Amino acid sequence: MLWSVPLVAAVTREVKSIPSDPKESLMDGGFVVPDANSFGHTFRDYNAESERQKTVEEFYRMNHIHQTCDFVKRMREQYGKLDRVEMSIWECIELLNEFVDESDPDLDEPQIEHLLQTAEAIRKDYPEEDWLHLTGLIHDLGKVLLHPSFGQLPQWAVVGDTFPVGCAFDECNVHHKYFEENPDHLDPKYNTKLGVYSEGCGLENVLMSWGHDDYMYLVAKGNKTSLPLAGLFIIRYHSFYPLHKHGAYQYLMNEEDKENLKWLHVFNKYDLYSKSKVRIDVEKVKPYYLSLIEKVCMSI
Ligand SMILES: O[C@H]1[C@H](O)[C@@H](O)[C@H](O)[C@@H](O)[C@H]1O
Ligand SMILES: [Fe+2]
Ligand SMILES: [Fe+2]
Repeated sequence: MLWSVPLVAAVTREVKSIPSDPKESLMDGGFVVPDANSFGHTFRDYNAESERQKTVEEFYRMNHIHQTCDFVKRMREQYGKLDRVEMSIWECIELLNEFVDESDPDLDEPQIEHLLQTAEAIRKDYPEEDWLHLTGLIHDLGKVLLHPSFGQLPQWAVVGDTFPVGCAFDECNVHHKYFEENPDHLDPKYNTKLGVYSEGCGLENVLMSWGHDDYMYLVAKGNKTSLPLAGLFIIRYHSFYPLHKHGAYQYLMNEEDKENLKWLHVFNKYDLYSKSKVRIDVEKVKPYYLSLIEKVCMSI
């Protein structure tokens, strides 16, 4: 194996607010969704010719070939042990400074910018929902898997959109054609609409392609986080664009998933559209986030 068994130990204690339904309208109209990303293209345009296009496409080629049911099971088992490194949340955030996400057509800034841009945009519109600010701050922290301390996994095993394995790959997945080379694609156990699952089984029972979402979820859960369930759901499925953007795979959801999806839709707006070249003054906002981490988290 290329990587060693990592671990992170995390997280949280009391979180005050238990979310109900997201509010429908925001006081000042809220966050304005920009028309174009930093490169002048619409967001998530995977075919637009840009300096990032080739890197991103090659990323998805590797991702789609290698993310199989067996691979995911192996990763969940290894990384679920949480038995290697112990680090504070802020240390992890700083660790991400050196990485640029190869799957992302909209951002080539270091990840720390993205985490703070997301959290700050949420905080402005939802000042009371501190659990959601924290969720914004940590949602991509699982990308520490790229770092040697956490096993230095290749990008295709850490970032990018996620999708269920163990059933047919839906066509709305980005660069879908590369699944043709995925061994599961030819396996009759796995290549039907339901595959190994049953209608309405709940996402909890579905194996998702391995990456930073599921890893961070395992970390938070393994550390008995007190983040509300909606926060955990956001962390775990924020890259599942086929579902939350395109409505694919809905037949795998149960009632609880449908409730949680409402908050994921809110979150996604900030996660995606806050990506910009406008830098956050890290030192200025750091005290707020440190106090939040102190209040709701211990260490990752
Ligand atoms: O390129 C992006 C990036 O890796 C994000 O962190 C992930 O959540 C998205 O789903 C993906 O498309
Ligand atoms: Fe992400
Ligand atoms: Fe993100």
